[in-house]
Amino acid sequence: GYYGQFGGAFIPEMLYPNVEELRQRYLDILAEPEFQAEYQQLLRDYVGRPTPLFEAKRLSEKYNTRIYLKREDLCHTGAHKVNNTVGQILLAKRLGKTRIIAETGAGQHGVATATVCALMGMQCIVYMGEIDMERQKPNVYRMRLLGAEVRAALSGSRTLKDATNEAIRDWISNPVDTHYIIGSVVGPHPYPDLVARLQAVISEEMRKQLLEKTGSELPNYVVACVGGGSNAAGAFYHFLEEPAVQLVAVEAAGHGVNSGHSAATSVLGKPGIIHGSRTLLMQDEEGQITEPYSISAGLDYPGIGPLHAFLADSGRARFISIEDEQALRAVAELSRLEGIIPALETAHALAALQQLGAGPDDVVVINLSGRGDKDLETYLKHAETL
Ligand SMILES: CC/C=C(/N=C/c1c(COP(=O)(O)O)cnc(C)c1O)C(=O)O
Repeated sequence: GYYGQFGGAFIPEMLYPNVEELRQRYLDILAEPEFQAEYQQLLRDYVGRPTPLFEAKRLSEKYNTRIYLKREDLCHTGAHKVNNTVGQILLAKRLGKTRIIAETGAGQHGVATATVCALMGMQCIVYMGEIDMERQKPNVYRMRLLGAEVRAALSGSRTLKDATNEAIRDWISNPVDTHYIIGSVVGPHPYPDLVARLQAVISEEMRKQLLEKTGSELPNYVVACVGGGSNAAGAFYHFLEEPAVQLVAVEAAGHGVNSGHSAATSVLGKPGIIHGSRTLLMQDEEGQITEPYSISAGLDYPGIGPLHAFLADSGRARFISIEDEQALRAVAELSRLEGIIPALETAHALAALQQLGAGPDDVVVINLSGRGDKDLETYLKHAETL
């Protein structure tokens, strides 16, 4: 479970039985024909896959290159998170679990978890930082409407990191009947690999769609925002071994990487352990996690998945960081040029177009990870920028 020096499972002894059971069984279960049949059927008929690869003509004109948007915002629940939760709920059923817990920041993973729990008739408890419950309120209402219990994480900075801590604490206390559906490519092995595999359908579809539309399966650039890194892992997965494809990971610079209010982990992070994984994380000289900041809850995380730590360390991916204001301007730009209102997290990937350097013959695919409904209050507050 390693990506170079990163990854592994550095977990407290009390968590070992749960994680070890998962490690021993996940690959076999994912390979079962019955699992794949049910998983593919739900992706098709419930999630609504394949998602479109949409040629954004006016955006392409503005940046004088060829831009395609992979429409994960059109998945059921409004973001890519459901690709992962559908797979993990089927896995949990096969492990005989009856109770599901999850962490959430933007609330999209929480909604995607509550959604599949309703579908499968399983108990659902979602941990969410008190700060995030305020700035992603629509998703709190959605989770409760879907029958989930939303528990406020009041510790630490009361955002995604703290919700993750509370979920881990719950799992340690409820090891036998509970499966923890982690929402990104973070946490102890096998989670980063499991979630990447469940999101890989994104780049599997991209290759086929690109062949139809451009005559080649390979784009010049694939661009995705990175919080923990799951939508990027899915968008990059089937291009990792294709050196001609430039992988561009976009992080949240918040108020600027040197402002003291940032979540650009690949720039500010150092190797360490967070949530059971050895990766890059923002920490002080004693190794205590320093508080991140981003206007977007889903990118407001002091760590990064070990896959992305490896991609940064090895130079396989190019890392760009985008400030709050740049992301907000990108929301307005996509809305007015293509009639699509993106999520704040997704807007960071769109803002990278300004500095990508793509030429008129290049093909750029941007992973449109989610829609902006959950962020409308924030967009209203920043109406002057928009
Ligand atoms: C699992 C915690 C992250 C959440 N969301 C992260 C997120 C992200 C960043 O998460 P990753 O893809 O895992 O890097 C990108 N786009 C949208 C629309 C998101 O909602 C959440 O709780 O919904």
